[in-house]
Amino acid sequence: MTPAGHEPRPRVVLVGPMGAGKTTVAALLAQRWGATVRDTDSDIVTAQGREISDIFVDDGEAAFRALEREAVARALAEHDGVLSLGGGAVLDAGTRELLAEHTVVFLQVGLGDAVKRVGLGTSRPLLMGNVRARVKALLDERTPVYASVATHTVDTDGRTPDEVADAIEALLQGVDA
Ligand SMILES: Nc1ncnc2c1ncn2[C@@H]1O[C@H](COP(=O)(O)OP(=O)(O)OP(=O)(O)O)[C@@H](O)[C@H]1O
Ligand SMILES: O=C(O)C1=C[C@@H](O)[C@@H](O)[C@H](O)C1
Ligand SMILES: [Mg+2]
Repeated sequence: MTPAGHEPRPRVVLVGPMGAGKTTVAALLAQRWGATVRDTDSDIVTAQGREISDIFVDDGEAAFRALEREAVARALAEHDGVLSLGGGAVLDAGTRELLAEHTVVFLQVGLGDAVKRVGLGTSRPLLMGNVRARVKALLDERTPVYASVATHTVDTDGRTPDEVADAIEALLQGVDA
């Protein structure tokens, strides 16, 4: 519940690369806390009535990023539960500014675990081609960006989603989120 007189704000926002487990861990935390969960990728898919891979193919990445910018701003303004962002949401400078007011946990994942988790599916358009090389390039480019918006960082390598959720709870103890 949002306290009377306060704007809604997510208790925690999860950022990090594809395969870090943002969507999975957000759902677990929300369940533990009796809170609602929201995911900006899902918001976009629902609003558009098509998959992210189709938006990339039909309209291009720039169009997806514009939808994502709006989806993140709306979720940050409306949602008072747990919020997970798409892996590339932090590339937008305006989004990074909005995140500065929030509790943001960066879920870190190394190359090996990320590749294992994302597999070879076609639902992540930026990983088409050589998955391992694409994941490595994205991790190299974006790790500093995730770190720059994070108030907390959790390493997910070799941890189950439940263990990651435990680590987040331990980190946030005492944080008025
Ligand atoms: N800690 C973990 N250990 C093992 N597998 C995991 C872990 N976290 C998530 N997974 C699995 O990895 C896959 C990707 O997880 P998830 O979709 O939550 O990642 P994400 O960070 O939301 O990625 P995206 O940026 O593409 O939305 C899923 O199949 C999920 O079950
Ligand atoms: O890291 C990225 O750029 C992406 C991550 C996914 O969550 C989706 O938002 C989309 O596949 C792009
Ligand atoms: Mg996700």
